Amino acid sequence: MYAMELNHITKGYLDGDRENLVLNDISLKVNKGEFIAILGPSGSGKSTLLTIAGMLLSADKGNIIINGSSMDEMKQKEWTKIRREKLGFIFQNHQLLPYLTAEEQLILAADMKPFSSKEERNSTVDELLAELGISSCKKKYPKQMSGGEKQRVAIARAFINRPEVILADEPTASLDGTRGRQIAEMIRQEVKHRNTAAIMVTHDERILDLVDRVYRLEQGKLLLSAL
Ligand SMILES: Nc1ncnc2c1ncn2[C@@H]1O[C@H](COP(=O)(O)OP(=O)(O)OP(=O)(O)O)[C@@H](O)[C@H]1O
Repeated sequence: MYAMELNHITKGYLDGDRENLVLNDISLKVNKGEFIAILGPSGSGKSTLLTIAGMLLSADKGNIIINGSSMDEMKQKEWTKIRREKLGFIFQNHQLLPYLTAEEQLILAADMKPFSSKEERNSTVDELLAELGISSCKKKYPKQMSGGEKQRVAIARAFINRPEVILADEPTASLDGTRGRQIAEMIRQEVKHRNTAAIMVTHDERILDLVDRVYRLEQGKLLLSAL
């Protein structure tokens, strides 16, 4: 069973009186523990595809299956619950809450899909902070952390709710080459360690050796690219 299947996703936007078909019958299957990248020129529809996969926008046609459950049957009302329980998001700019410490950011996300006990939750918070090399940031607020540290907290936060799929929108874009690479390495490490699928939109060609498959989105079509 795939962690996520996108089947025949089609999406257009009205541009004056004509339709701009951004995604034209796109299908993609991602296994558990697989890290894939989607590249493409500006305006090719990468964000649109990720937003649809993240159940933040509906497609005109097509279906999403997450770990065997078809999203076709879900009412839009249930989407928030699915997002909280099955998906994890990493954005270009960490998007941490300024008034919460690293630990509190993780606890807030964890409580959206509760653990069986507080002890288990707290030990998972500590484990993720340690795996990502930011245990020293546990009691720090975002303004006390470096850009790379904030992005690591954002990765920990995305994984804490034990999602089926991680969706990452240009997670390395605001970092220099070395830090950007570290961030991609850490996403890969967690994807493999936790057997989670991840789809990353990126412009950063320097990190493509860290992913399992690369796709290019061009003129509405998703093409598998040689690594
Ligand atoms: N809400 C909207 N209404 C109308 N057109 C839109 C809307 N959102 C996106 N578009 C158009 O759809 C196309 C794809 O946009 P999208 O943001 O998905 O591209 P992208 O590949 O992520 O671009 P970038 O790399 O620059 O972020 C663009 O032509 C854009 O202008």
